[in-house]
Amino acid sequence: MNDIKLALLGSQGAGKSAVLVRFLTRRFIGEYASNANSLYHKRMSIDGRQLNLEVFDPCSQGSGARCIMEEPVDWADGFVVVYNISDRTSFIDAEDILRQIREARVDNCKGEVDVPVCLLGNKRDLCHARQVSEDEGRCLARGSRCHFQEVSAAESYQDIAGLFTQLIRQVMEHLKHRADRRRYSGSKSMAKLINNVFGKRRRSV
Ligand SMILES: Nc1nc2c(ncn2[C@@H]2O[C@H](COP(=O)(O)OP(=O)(O)OP(=O)(O)O)[C@@H](O)[C@H]2O)c(=O)[nH]1
Repeated sequence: MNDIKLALLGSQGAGKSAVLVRFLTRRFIGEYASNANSLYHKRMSIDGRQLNLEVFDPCSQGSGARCIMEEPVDWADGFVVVYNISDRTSFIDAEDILRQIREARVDNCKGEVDVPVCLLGNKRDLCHARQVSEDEGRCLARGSRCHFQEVSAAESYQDIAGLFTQLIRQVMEHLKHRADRRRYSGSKSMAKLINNVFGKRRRSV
């Protein structure tokens, strides 16, 4: 059974809880308590593989960018960074969060920067009040080497389900790649150890 941990990050009111609840329950619920961190669990199956999904939805009272500083970024295997297309400040926060994820990963994981991330422009139904163009979102995602999609938690389940599924697949690949790398470097160091021991023995005979 795979354990997959995701974190949703973004500024206050961007729609993180709405996006997550849409994914987990297929429903859109208008208002959520936003004064506490929440950890959601779900058992699911993707491509025939069973997995335990944990999703962290931190409370973002004040600036969303501040939230990520306060939470352990190295806890999550993947991130969904949410902004509101009708609020430019939330887009600027998202940019800052993407930068912080990169920097934290470099600091904590010895240069590992390729953690799976999805940038989400939420509230696409509010395009009459749009402040951030789709191109700007795409461009930011390209520069941050992450997937990008505009969605509406209020209107659609399919897009949100699709992007979570894609992110989870990416995370599973990433974890497998990391485990393979560890095993490889583990077997390399084991080979080195054996070599040292037998090498020494040979020399001593
Ligand atoms: N029109 C529209 N409103 C949305 C959408 N998604 C969320 N909202 C509304 O935006 C407000 C904030 O949504 P939340 O999901 O609580 O946002 P959040 O990012 O979790 O906010 P915090 O918990 O305060 O950090 C709520 O009133 C939601 O009903 C959407 O796709 N379209």
